[in-house]
Amino acid sequence: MMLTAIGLMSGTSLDGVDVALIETDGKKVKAFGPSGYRPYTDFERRLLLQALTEAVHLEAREARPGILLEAERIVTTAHAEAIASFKAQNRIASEDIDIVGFHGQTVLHRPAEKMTVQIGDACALARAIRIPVMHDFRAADVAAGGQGAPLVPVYHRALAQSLEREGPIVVLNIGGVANVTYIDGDTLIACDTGPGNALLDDFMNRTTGQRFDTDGRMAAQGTADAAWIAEALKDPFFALPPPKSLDRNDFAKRILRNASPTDGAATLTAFTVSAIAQIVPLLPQRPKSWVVAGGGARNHTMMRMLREKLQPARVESADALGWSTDAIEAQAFGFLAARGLKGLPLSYPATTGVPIPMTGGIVARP
Ligand SMILES: Nc1ncnc2c1ncn2[C@@H]1O[C@H](COP(=O)(O)OP(=O)(O)OP(=O)(O)O)[C@@H](O)[C@H]1O
Ligand SMILES: CC(=O)N[C@H]1[C@@H]2OC[C@@H](O2)[C@@H](O)[C@@H]1O[C@H](C)C(=O)O
Repeated sequence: MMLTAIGLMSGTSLDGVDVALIETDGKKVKAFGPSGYRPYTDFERRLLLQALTEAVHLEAREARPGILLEAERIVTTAHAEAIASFKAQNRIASEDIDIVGFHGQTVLHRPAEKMTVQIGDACALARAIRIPVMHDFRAADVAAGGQGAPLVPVYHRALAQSLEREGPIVVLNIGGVANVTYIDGDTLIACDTGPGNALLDDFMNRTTGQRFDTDGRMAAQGTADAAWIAEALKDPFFALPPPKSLDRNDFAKRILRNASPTDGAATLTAFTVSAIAQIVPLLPQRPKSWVVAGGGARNHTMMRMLREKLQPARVESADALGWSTDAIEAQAFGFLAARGLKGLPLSYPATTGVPIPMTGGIVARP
């Protein structure tokens, strides 16, 4: 049975809430619907960043001490607003939607300690929007011993089914953290690769007050510090085979000091790209085609560096293939909600390290 699902994603970049509608049976995508975006205000973003810092001390995943309670309220309200304006703009009624896939905001991710925490009150959201809301997508996987991330690979696989590109294909998502899905026939392998835009965003914010390096213009004018990158790549994470996952702030301690904005941006952009390239020798075969999604696909310098580093493979942005660079993760959580409703696996041993294929998600009803 086909379902009409709305997916909601608030990613590690903390930039805002992505919304997307998708029609799917959880296996194939019948149609993409419209997409939308509700940015966080500067106040909300600062509060969420603070919540991430405080979440480091969390001992129970349900606990919301200190600022985490306020952060959760902000996340829930922002998502309710995102849905309300999305419905109004696209003339969609609550009754038209079978399920909403609500990822929430990750504030802590430590799968080795069986801890992954996404804040956002699904029951309050379901009541506000009058639609059933699936949430807590990562919990079952982590409880069973998996990484709990990345979860988008099953969606990447569905999209790649109709893609006419030479395999193996890798779908690369560059959000706050970067992650890859390797697809070759029936083989599906996935993992996080290292930093995406988060280190670069934090650096830009600190040195220029800008939220990110728009189109990669700053990095284009600078020179990357090869010695700093070589040192950073010694982190044992990069030699680990997939599956593996990261917390947004796992690399935050790698602070670039005394670098000009241009050289610093060039260095951190090149670090993200080099970290992505480290995955190639850990895959069964060299990928022939790369599809790049997430905000990083809008960074021209990052895309240029990726093409140089991954040649002779073909490197294209998701937009160029008719997929959506910006909405792909929100679509994925709509798709995952449909899979969760049908009891289909969200993750596999080779995507998150879970011992057996694992479904997930919990439904909150209005
Ligand atoms: N025009 C642009 N030029 C350069 N970078 C951009 C541009 N637009 C967005 N970005 C980068 O993309 C980031 C947002 O990416 P995205 O929306 O994929 O993140 P996310 O949803 O938080 O991701 P994830 O959950 O995968 O970590 C911004 O913080 C910024 O670094
Ligand atoms: C714990 C968590 O929220 N992880 C995110 C994060 O952002 C990118 C990368 O790290 C990925 O592993 C994951 O998000 C995507 C949507 C996923 O689960 O596939």
